[in-house]
Amino acid sequence: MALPAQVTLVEVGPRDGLQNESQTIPLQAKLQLVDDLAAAGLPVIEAGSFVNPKWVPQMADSEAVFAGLQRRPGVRYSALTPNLQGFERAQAAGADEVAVFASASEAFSQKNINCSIAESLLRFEPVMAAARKAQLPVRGYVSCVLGCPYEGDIDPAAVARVSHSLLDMGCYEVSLGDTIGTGTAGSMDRLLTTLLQDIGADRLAVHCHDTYGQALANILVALQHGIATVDASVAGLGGCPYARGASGNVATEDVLYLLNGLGITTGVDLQTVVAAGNRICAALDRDSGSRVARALGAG
Ligand SMILES: CC(C)(COP(=O)([O-])OP(=O)([O-])OC[C@H]1O[C@@H](n2cnc3c(N)ncnc32)[C@H](O)[C@@H]1OP(=O)([O-])[O-])[C@@H](O)C(=O)NCCC(=O)NCCSC(=O)C[C@@](C)(O)CC(=O)[O-]
Repeated sequence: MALPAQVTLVEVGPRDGLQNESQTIPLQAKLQLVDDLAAAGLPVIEAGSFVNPKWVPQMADSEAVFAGLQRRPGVRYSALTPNLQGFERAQAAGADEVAVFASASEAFSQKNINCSIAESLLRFEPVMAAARKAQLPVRGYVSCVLGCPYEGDIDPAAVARVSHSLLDMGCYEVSLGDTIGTGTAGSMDRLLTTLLQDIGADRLAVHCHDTYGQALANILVALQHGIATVDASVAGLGGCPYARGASGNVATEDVLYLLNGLGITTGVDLQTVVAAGNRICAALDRDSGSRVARALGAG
């Protein structure tokens, strides 16, 4: 299949990236990061998460993040909402879009959101109803699509079941999370071959963590299957609080370098994303997880 001419990059660094930091991140650094990313042309930025702050303390100031945003036209600022309480917080904070998150693995569902997969889907029903009423788009995530830290291999049929449930209840898109980055080009190909039998490529996104260095290969396979929405985290920030050892999402800079090389349009400026990544890494006193940013910095 021909590669998509255009790809939407969904920037998850301020949420997926920062939720796992051990140090407290000043509000100002978060606001600067979101603004830097918006200035780079990223069209969707997951700016926070309205979960239980006892479970994920780094996201406890998400209200303040949304209140302090310098909104740029054309950018959608989104947030994670695990339940109606989270949705109400997100709506009050002014999120443009929300995301519910389920798992293809029972064990991960219990660890991450303290309920079974079936219970999580029931919890999302009132979120979907409230979002419909408020006319807010809802994205769905499915975690552990290519492997689970507790259950190991995951059957593509299990991913298909949860993806269908999320789409049927009204999510406009499902983002397929390789939460622990164990996927390979082969397993991504098998998963997408199953899913695309009865889900359109335009309703799927990929969300690849880079623990095993396979994320770019897996994304290329997804592009070859016609998927045109890719999640990424600037400087490769992140991990997962419920998946020990998982490294961050693939770095936005690295995905952009891949897409630029393929002649795929994103509307995002690489140098500006690199600068955004370098600034947040300096604020966190850590090295960038982006190989492209490191290579450009060494030049
Ligand atoms: C899902 C819950 C909330 C259930 O948490 P629970 O403890 O089972 O919920 P509960 O309904 O029994 O409530 C217990 C307490 O939590 C409070 N509470 C309940 N909901 C909220 C809320 N929305 N906001 C604020 N507070 C909340 C509620 O008010 C109560 O407070 P208390 O009475 O004890 O003081 C909890 O398990 C939780 O917050 N988990 C965190 C999950 C999380 O953020 N995980 C990381 C993000 S997912 C991810 O990274 C994967 C992804 C998306 O990137 C894709 C991939 O890579 O795979």
